Amino acid sequence: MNAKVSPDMSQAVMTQTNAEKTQDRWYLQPDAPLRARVDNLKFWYGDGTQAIDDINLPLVDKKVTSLIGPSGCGKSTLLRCFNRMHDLYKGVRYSGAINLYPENENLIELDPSVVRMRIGMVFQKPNPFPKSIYDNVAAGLKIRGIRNRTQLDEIVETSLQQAALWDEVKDRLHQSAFSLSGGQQQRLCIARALAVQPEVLLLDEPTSALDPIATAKVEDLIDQLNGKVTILIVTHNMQQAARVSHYSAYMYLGKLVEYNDTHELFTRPKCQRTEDYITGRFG
Ligand SMILES: Nc1ncnc2c1ncn2[C@@H]1O[C@H](COP(=O)(O)OP(=O)(O)OP(=O)(O)O)[C@@H](O)[C@H]1O
Repeated sequence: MNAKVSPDMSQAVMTQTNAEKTQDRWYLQPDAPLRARVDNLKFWYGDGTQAIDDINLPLVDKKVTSLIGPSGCGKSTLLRCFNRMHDLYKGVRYSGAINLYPENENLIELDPSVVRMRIGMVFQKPNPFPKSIYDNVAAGLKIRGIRNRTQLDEIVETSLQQAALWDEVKDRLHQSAFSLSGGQQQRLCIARALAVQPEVLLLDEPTSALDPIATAKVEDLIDQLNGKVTILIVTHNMQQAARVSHYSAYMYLGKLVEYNDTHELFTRPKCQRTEDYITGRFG
């Protein structure tokens, strides 16, 4: 496995002083600025199913954190707590906090529609709007009241460049987004999310519907966002987690078992259950 180690990852190397072992769980306390921190989060669906059980998780500012674990362990549920997606359904309950820094605001206590303006999300399947490429990227900006054409043009171009799509679409910005390939549509959805400068960008298995070439392009793009955007990604693909993320969290049955920098987690897991999962003995 070819884990990428960024230069400043050395800050996060685990020591007895910045790591905490609780029963059979192990958390790194990163020695780096945080953008968000999940504190003792619990979550119940409307039918009473508890899908998240007392999770603590830091999100280091402008770094990529991946959530891994077997099917049904709660990865997508945790991700969707960040943008209060669950609140679209009746009867859901949260306890604990997802604190956003530097404002130190608890996302669980804010108006969900405000949270969704601040936290961006990209889904498994590309879901462009039935609009032009340009209008897809500009949509969120217009909702936020930006009407100045020059400003819109600049942000659309920058966002498409950040999403590594500009060169492929600059001559056809006013064509339908559906004229793009699946992989291009997914990068367009990432550009759309980036245009409004999300405080955290959530990626829910963003390459699961893509072929290997399109997947590689999206992974390159995530890599290029390193140092620019705070990203939380759910992936079933451990090689992908190792390639794109700086920090990884292994979940099992709604709990967070181990959080560490990705290289450490994949090469020297601290918990037996993590080791069993990453070596394929389980899951
Ligand atoms: N709408 C829902 N209502 C009730 N329970 C749900 C709902 N959605 C998910 N669950 C349950 O919550 C738990 C966590 O599901 P979740 O989809 O978050 O897991 P996951 O790790 O993302 O799984 P996968 O890798 O298969 O996508 C599971 O037990 C699942 O059955």
